[in-house]
Amino acid sequence: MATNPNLDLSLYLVSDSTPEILGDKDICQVVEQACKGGVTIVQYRDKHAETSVLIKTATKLHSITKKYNVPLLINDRLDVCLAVGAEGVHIGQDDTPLEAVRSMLPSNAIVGVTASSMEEAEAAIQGGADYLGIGTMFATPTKKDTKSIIGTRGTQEILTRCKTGTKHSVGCVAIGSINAANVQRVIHQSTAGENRLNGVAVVSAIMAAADPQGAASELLQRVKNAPEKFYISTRPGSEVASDKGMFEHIPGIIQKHVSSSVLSHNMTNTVVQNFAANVCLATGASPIMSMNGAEAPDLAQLGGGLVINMGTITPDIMNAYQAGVKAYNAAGNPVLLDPVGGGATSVRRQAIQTLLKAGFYDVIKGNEGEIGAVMGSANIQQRGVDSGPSSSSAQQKVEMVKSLAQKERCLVLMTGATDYLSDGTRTAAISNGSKWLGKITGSGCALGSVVVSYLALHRDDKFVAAMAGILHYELAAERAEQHASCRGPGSFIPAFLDELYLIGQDITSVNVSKLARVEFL
Ligand SMILES: Cc1ncc(COP(=O)(O)OP(=O)(O)O)c(N)n1
Ligand SMILES: Cc1ncsc1CCOP(=O)(O)O
Repeated sequence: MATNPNLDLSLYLVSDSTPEILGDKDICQVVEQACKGGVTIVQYRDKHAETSVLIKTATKLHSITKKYNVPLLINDRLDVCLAVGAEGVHIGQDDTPLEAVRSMLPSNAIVGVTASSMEEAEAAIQGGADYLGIGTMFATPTKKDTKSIIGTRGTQEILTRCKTGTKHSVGCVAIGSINAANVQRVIHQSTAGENRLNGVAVVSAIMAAADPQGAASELLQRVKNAPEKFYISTRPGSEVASDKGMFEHIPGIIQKHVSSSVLSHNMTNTVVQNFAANVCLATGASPIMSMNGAEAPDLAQLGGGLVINMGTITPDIMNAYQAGVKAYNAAGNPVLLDPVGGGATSVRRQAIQTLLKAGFYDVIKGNEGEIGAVMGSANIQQRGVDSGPSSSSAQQKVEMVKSLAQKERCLVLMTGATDYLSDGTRTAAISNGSKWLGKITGSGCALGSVVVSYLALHRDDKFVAAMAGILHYELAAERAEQHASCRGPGSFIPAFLDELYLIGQDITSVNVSKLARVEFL
């Protein structure tokens, strides 16, 4: 329940009449169309017009919003709000202080405050704000003087620690480069436990749209359906398999995978392409090694999954990767991010940030150094793409995967002699595999290609899907190691490819629960 019971923040239109955004359209017509499309609250924001123009335009806008029972707020300008009798104002940190605004407006006026940090959020809540405009979410050309870009992690932190969001009386919206393509993952990734954003605020996604009514209606639908699309791990309504119980399902999932030809789309490094493609084929998936972002939208429609592997990144490849994740997010198909060498150079650290901003990853997979780099640990210096000797205890690794899974609201897989898999709620240590996997290049990358095709195939529970893929891979490695012909890394590879295929053929006779060395933590 919001402080103001009539406040519906689901879709907040911040109108803007600058020609770069509005084009040659008329602001009043666009706002009317947006109201028809379902916006639930409108703000009039004009940073340049004279007071007389502001009052004239706000009066016209108010006569429109009233028809649709949608509140109109004025950005920054208390005087304009009072002159036109609008429902309230939105103020930033450098505007008239909240206390003064409250004392000058009628008691039922709606007052929103911008907050970029927990301190600002707390002060606004204490000061009696009706809602918070949290941001800036992502950099946007609409507001170049923004103080801080906080992303979904910063927003989640505010929702975790401050009394704002759907669980509290002071609601909040996120603002900054939010559009139909990213709105669902923005809401999903900002969510803190049961506490979510009440909605989102947009400027260009509606004001610059050729069809503002259609744009508003699509955005509203996506806001309302957000939890269904980007479920953290288990699809709503499906049984949550926990602990050992999940091994009952795994042979059936592997059997299904073997005969599926499910697409494993690899935007991967040049070193492992051939090996990863052979691994995919041996497990029953259909690999495509396409680095071309332009064909990602078509490939994303085919029901498979995408691996984004940073092993040999260049500026061109980074563009392709961003196109790839956007296309798969839009199609609702899984994406795995493998931030290879993420802690080795500043270019790679920056690349991780760019890729995290570009979209949602169902799985983030990497060795200890790479997972540390994604978490933003400043003290991680990888030597090349290898993790190097581990400095963390098993318990610290568990904390790392769990905390990153909670922050990014996805699965995290930290690979090593023991793999750690977490969805933020369930965490497992998997000690299967073979020492030879650590002696051949690309074994970690190829595991990513397998995990993503399992996620594409088994949609009910991502954690179980990933576990099935990992066990398929690692039990095959154990069997390969037993081959009389396997005498080292070179002879391990053909034996491993054979076993990836053969274990799939007779999986029903494999006692997975007995062979799995998995500890749930
Ligand atoms: C809903 C919403 N949230 C944040 C802002 C930003 O307001 P402010 O910090 O005052 O910056 P300007 O909009 O004045 O540039 C907003 N307008 N609306
Ligand atoms: C007013 C404002 N405050 C933070 S970002 C922003 C502009 C958002 O515009 P857009 O939705 O076009 O990115």
